Amino acid sequence: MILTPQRTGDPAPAPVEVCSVVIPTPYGEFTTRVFETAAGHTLLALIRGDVTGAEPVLTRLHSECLTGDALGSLRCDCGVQLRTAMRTVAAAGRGVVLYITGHEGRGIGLVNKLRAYVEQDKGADTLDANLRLGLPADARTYGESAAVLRAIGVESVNLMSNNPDKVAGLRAGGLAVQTMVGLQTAAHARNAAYLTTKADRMGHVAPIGAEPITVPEAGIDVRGLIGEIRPRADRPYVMVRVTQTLDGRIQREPGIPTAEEHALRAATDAVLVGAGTVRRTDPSLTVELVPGAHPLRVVLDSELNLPLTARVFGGEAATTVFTTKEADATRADEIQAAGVGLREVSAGPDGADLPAVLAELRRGGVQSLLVEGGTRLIATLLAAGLADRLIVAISATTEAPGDTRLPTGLTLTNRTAYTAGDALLLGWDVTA
Ligand SMILES: Nc1nc2c(ncn2[C@@H]2O[C@H](COP(=O)(O)OP(=O)(O)OP(=O)(O)O)[C@@H](O)[C@H]2O)c(=O)[nH]1
Ligand SMILES: [Zn+2]
Repeated sequence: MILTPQRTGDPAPAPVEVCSVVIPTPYGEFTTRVFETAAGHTLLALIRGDVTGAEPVLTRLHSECLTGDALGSLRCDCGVQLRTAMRTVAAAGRGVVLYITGHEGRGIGLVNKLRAYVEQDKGADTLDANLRLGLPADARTYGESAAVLRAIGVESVNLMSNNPDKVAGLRAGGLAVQTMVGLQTAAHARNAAYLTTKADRMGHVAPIGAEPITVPEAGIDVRGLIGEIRPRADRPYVMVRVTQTLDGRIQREPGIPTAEEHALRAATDAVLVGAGTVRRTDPSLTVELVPGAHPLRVVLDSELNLPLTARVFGGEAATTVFTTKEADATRADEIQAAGVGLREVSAGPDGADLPAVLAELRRGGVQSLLVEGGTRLIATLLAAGLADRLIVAISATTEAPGDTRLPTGLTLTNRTAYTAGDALLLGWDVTA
């Protein structure tokens, strides 16, 4: 069943402006005009620049989602969408993020949404969960939003959304919608099914007739690469990722900083590296190149001698270090004082005991784990039967220590990638 609801504007009286206040954010100041609606909802128009006039205004209609926006829940992509929209408007220098309370849970409210999550955990998708509770799949209307946008002088918008229903709603409310600009996020293993249901059953990011709507290109989708997440009772689903040179040798570096690399991180609960990799490449292990949530960063450092200035200890993402009894107690205190989590496990043949680390992560709720390096750690996990999936990135280089089989110094451009059956085929233009 495909649901493509068409809504009309609300017949309710126009929203009333109650105040205007500046909200400083990590994306700079937004002049925030606050409106109350007849239904008792508060709408916040976070404005950047002069949004009046005929020129279309970059606009986000953001439905309140306490779990996603404030708590960073990975069941949906709302938090990432909100921050991406604010950053995009800030970068453009002109636009509006309209934050809509009353839309929580697609209009069914917070408690009902949380009850719907319980139904989803029993197997229902996001749409059927609402129906099982006797509630509409989507109870939102957009007439109030159109009225607020008109009240702040907006006449025409370029709408950041994947939901054509919002386009129809604004138009019904008397606003011109020039284009729908995609606001797709990198899927997380936890919200992949939710995003698929929205696209397949709720008509999101679908062309709507002959309307002048720009259908965004699909974002990077690494779901095929990561396979089916099947955490075990005693450890997460473990993915190991290696980078291979053109002539088939394993590269020591964890890889090339590509959007796919970041999308893989964004898809998983946690990313694991050994101390050697941190020392050699000082990775931040965060998600920057795609819109997505940072994973929990996990570092194996049995001797606790990484500098606190390592990038993996900085930024807003959380980090846990696994160490052993050998570690220096003062050093342990320093690490914890820096806000980094510290767990002590028994020593294995080569540093922290890996099954113990994996079991501790699983107890902490980690369902999926991506191991980015080093290669010895990855080889050990593979040899011990502790890895569930091998992801191979082939880099456009032949530079690696050891015997050279292909000539070095080739310039490889215009990569084409095909997947065929189980094989990944890569093609490059070669310049000598
Ligand atoms: N009932 C219910 N509501 C949900 C669920 N997941 C997210 N929501 C709510 O859905 C709203 C966001 O809607 P989405 O469908 O994610 O996106 P959209 O706003 O329609 O479309 P975009 O503009 O593309 O983001 C927020 O109010 C969330 O609280 C769910 O599983 N069940
Ligand atoms: Zn949400």
